[in-house]
Amino acid sequence: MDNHLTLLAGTPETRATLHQQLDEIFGEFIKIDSYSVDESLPDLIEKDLIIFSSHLIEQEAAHVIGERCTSITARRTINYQHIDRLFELRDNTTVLCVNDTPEMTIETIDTLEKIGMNHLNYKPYNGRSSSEEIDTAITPGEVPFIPKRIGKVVDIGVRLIDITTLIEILDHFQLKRKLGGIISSRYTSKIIELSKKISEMNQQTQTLNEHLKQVVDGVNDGIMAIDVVGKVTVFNPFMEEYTGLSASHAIGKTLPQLFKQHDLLQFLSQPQEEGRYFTINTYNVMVYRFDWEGSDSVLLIFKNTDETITMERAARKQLTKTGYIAKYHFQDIIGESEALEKTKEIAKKLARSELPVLIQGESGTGKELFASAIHNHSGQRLDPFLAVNCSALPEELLESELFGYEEGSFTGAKRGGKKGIFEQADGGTIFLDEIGDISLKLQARLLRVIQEMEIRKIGGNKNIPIQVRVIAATNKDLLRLIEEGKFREDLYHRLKVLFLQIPSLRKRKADVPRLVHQFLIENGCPDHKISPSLMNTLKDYEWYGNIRELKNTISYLITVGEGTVITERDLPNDGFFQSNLSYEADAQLSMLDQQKFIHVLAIILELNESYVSASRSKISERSQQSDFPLSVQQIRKTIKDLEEHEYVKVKRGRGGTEITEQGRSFLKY
Ligand SMILES: Nc1ncnc2c1ncn2[C@@H]1O[C@H](COP(=O)(O)OP(=O)(O)OP(=O)(O)O)[C@@H](O)[C@H]1O
Repeated sequence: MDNHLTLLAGTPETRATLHQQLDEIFGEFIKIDSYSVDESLPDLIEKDLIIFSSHLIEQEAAHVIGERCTSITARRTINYQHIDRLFELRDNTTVLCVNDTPEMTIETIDTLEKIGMNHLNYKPYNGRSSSEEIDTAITPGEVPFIPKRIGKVVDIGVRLIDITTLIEILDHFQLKRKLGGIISSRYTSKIIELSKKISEMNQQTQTLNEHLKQVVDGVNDGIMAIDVVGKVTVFNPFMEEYTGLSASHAIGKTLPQLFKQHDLLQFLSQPQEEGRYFTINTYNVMVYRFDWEGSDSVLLIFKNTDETITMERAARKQLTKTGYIAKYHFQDIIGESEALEKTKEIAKKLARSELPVLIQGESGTGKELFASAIHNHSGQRLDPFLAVNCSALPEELLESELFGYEEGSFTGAKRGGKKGIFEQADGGTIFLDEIGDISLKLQARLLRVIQEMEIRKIGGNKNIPIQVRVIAATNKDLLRLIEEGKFREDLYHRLKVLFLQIPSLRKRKADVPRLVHQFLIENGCPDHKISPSLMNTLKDYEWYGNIRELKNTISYLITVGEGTVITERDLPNDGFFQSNLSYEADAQLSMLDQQKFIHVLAIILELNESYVSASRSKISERSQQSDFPLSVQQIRKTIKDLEEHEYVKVKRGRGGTEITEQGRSFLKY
C-alpha cells in the first residue's frame, strides 16, 4: 500500500482510540502507524503524513518530524457512541468538565454546547480548584485528571477526529473523489448507530414504564403522583374507584381541579402529619404523602381502611383456627380506678416494645388478661399468642410442651416428633404463667432459650432459631425464691427487663361495682340488681382471691338468689371466702400440689359423708378409679401435707382420716 500516515497522540488510550477510528474508515486504503508521547516516539520521521491528535502534541513531538513531512492537527469532536451517558444526568445538574488542559476543557464544553447537549451546566476544571458543591464530573477519556473528592464520574470516551480532518486526509492522498462517498457514509453510520442505541433505550424505558404501570394498577391501594408543577402523572384504578374520576380525566390536572374537600386539599399540598383519615365519597381512606426521593414529584397513597380491617379480621380468623390467639384487649380489662388506669397506661407503653415483661400480682388479679392485651396491642398482634401454665404440668411434660421433641426421643413420643410451644409461637408472644413454679433444670433451659433465641428439641441435635416475645407472670415473691435458692437470679433479670405490677382488688375497690355489673352480664343476667347494702358489703370486702373470687361470688349469688334482686341474705357463709391466711399459705402451694390437695380432700369428704373409713388404702383405691390417679407414696405425702395445713385430722388406729372445717372451706374455694 503506497499511502501511509503516522498518528501521534498523547496518552496510549487516545492513540488506541484514534488509531482504531482511522483504521475503521481508511484501513483498506491507507497504512497507519501510531505513537503515544507518553510511551515512546521514533527518533525521526523523515517523510510521511503526520496527524497530531492536538496542538499540544504538535508542540511536544515537533523534534521528531522531518522536513519532508506534511502534518495535519486533528480537529476533534465528541465520541457519539458514549454521548448517551450524559442523558443519565438530570436536567440543570452542574457538572465539572475535565480534560487534560484548560484549553481542551473549554473546547470540549464548546463542542458539547454546539451539538445541543444543553441540559447540563458545565463548569470547566482548571486543574487547581473547583467548587466544593459539585459532585459530578464528565470527561472525554481523561479520568486521571478528575479530583479525588468527586462522587460521580461520567466518562464520555476519548474524543474522535472530526469529519473535516478526515476529508483533509483524503485530500492529501487525492482520494476524495474516489472514496469521499464511502468514507462519509462510514462516518455517518456511526451516528446512525447512536440513534439506534437511543431508540432501543427508549423502547426499554417504554417497556419498563408499562411494567411499572401494571404494578401500580395491581396494587390494592389508590396511588397518585404529582409532578414538579403540581400536575397529576399517575392515577391508578383504585383512585378512579375512590374518586369516581377516570385516569384520562385526572392525568394532567392539578389537585384543586380534582378535589373540592378543603381539608383534603390542604393535607395533600402541605401535610402536618404522616397520614390522615378522610372519607372520600363513601370510602374511608387513610392518606399518606411521600416526597419522591431524587425527583420533585410527590407520591400520594390512599389506603382503604375498611379493607384493611377486613384483611386483619381474615388474618385473625386464620389464627383463631389454630387456637393461638390472644382473647383479651385493653378494653376488656374492666375498671376505672386510678390504680388500674395507671397500670393499663404503663402496659400500653410496654406493648410497643418487643422486650420480655415480668408481670407480678396476686392470684386472680388479671395477669393473663394483661399479657393477652399487651400482645393484642403490640406489633405482633397478628402473630400467635400461646399461654402455658408452668405449675399445671409435671416437669417432663412441661419441658416437652415448651421445647418439643424429636421422634423416638423417649418412650411414648409421638411419631414425627412434636413442635414445642416456643416454636409454635414463633413471631409472636409466649405467656409463661406461674413462672415461679418451674424447676431449676427447666429454668436453666429457659434461660438459654431467652439468651440465644434458639431452641433445641428434646432428643434433637440442631438449634432452631426463633423470634418470640416472652411475657412471664408470677404471684410469688421471686426475690424470696432467689434467696432460698429456688429461682435463678440470672433468669429473673432476663425476664424482668420490663415489669408490670397488677394492683390487687383491695387497692382498687372503686372498680367493684363495674366488675359486678360485668359479671352479671357474663352470667346472662344483665337485669339482675344487687341491693345497695350488698354492694357496700362487696365493696368493703378484702377479696384475697381478687377478681377471680369476686367473679365466683357473683356466679354463686346468681345461682342461689331468688328473683332478680340479690341481697345480703344470698351471701355464702364465711367459709366460702378466701382468707388472708389461706392466701398466704396457698400462695406457697404449686398448682400441682393444689390439685393433689383437692383430689385427695374430695375423696376423703366423699368417704366421710358415706360413713366409710377414709383409710390410706381406701383413698388410694378411689384415686386409682379417677382421672387423676396418684401413687401410694403421693397419697401418703399429700395426707401428711393436708394434716400440716389442718385440712384433715388423721385418727390413730382404724379411725381413718377426717376432713376439718378448714379443709371443707379450702375445697369449696
Ligand atoms: N379487670 C378485669 N376485668 C374483667 N375481668 C377480669 C379482670 N381482671 C381479671 N378478670 C377475670 O378474672 C379471672 C382471673 O384473671 P386471670 O386469670 O387473668 O388472673 P391471674 O392473675 O392470671 O391469675 P393466676 O395468678 O391465678 O393465674 C379471669 O376470669 C379474668 O377474666
